[in-house]
Amino acid sequence: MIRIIIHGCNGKMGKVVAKLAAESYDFKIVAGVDKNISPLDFPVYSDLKDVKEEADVVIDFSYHEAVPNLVKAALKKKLPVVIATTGLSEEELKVIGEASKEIPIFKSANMSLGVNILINLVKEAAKILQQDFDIEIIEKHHNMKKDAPSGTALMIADSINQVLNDKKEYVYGRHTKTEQRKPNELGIHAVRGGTIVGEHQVIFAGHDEVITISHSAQSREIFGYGALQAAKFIINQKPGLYTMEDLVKKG
Ligand SMILES: NC(=O)c1ccc[n+]([C@@H]2O[C@H](COP(=O)([O-])OP(=O)(O)OC[C@H]3O[C@@H](n4cnc5c(N)ncnc54)[C@H](O)[C@@H]3O)[C@@H](O)[C@H]2O)c1
Ligand SMILES: O=C(O)C1=N[C@H](C(=O)O)CCC1
Repeated sequence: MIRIIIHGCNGKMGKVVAKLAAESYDFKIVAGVDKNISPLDFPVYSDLKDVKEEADVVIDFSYHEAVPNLVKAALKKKLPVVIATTGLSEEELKVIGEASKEIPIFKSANMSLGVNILINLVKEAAKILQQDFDIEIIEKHHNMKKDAPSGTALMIADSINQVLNDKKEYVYGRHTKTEQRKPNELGIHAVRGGTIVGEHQVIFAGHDEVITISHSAQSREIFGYGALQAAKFIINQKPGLYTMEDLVKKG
């Protein structure tokens, strides 16, 4: 049985992870951490460094500013971490990168299998269509989401740039633009409303034809399930920074 600490346990995703773990014999939530310390079925602390329970791994769905403190506490406890939180700054990413030299860290802006498959399809399409098609990404999420654009939209954009030798320049929305679109632009657009769980569309627009590759999350369970699989994977790894690609490759 894998013993888990949920960081961000009182949030929407923290509660989903706790529910999925309670339904499985493979996982046990031994403690939670949240700035809102409302009681749950396990002890809740306001800081990982104060957690007394023994654990194998931390799963984080919290807020980007909380991540450096979490990672530093995990480093002291020598605990592997699964980071699902998005909106991380360059500085926060640096803290994660440094810590991953000493503990295994799994980080993905999207824990669903489907988005990982979408990224592979988008990379292939971008390679083939790069000369004649403009690429734009539209993402849609619920009205409670704090960061924009989504971590997933940025991850998709980075994967496109990876196969196109960094030739794409990101344009966030177009309200400040008063000139024609340049071929090297990659537009990224965010929509927020209602209870939309998560939609990502990658549009390849050519002359008189459009190809759209899209993913629609129908529940938060897909992210929670993916995070639990990532936890199972990361506890057996050496120090390093791992992604969904590593998990999928392992099968
Ligand atoms: N990678 C993925 O697949 C995936 C999926 C869904 C959400 N997310 C990301 O996960 C994060 C959380 O999403 P959510 O919908 O659960 O948000 P939420 O706002 O419902 O929950 C966040 C929780 O973190 C807690 N928190 C905030 N600051 C904290 C701190 N300093 N220390 C401890 N706890 C703190 C809040 O009190 C809250 O309970 C967001 O960044 C979101 O984008 C990622
Ligand atoms: O609900 C959220 O917030 C989500 N955030 C992730 C992102 O920013 O890409 C993944 C989907 C859900």
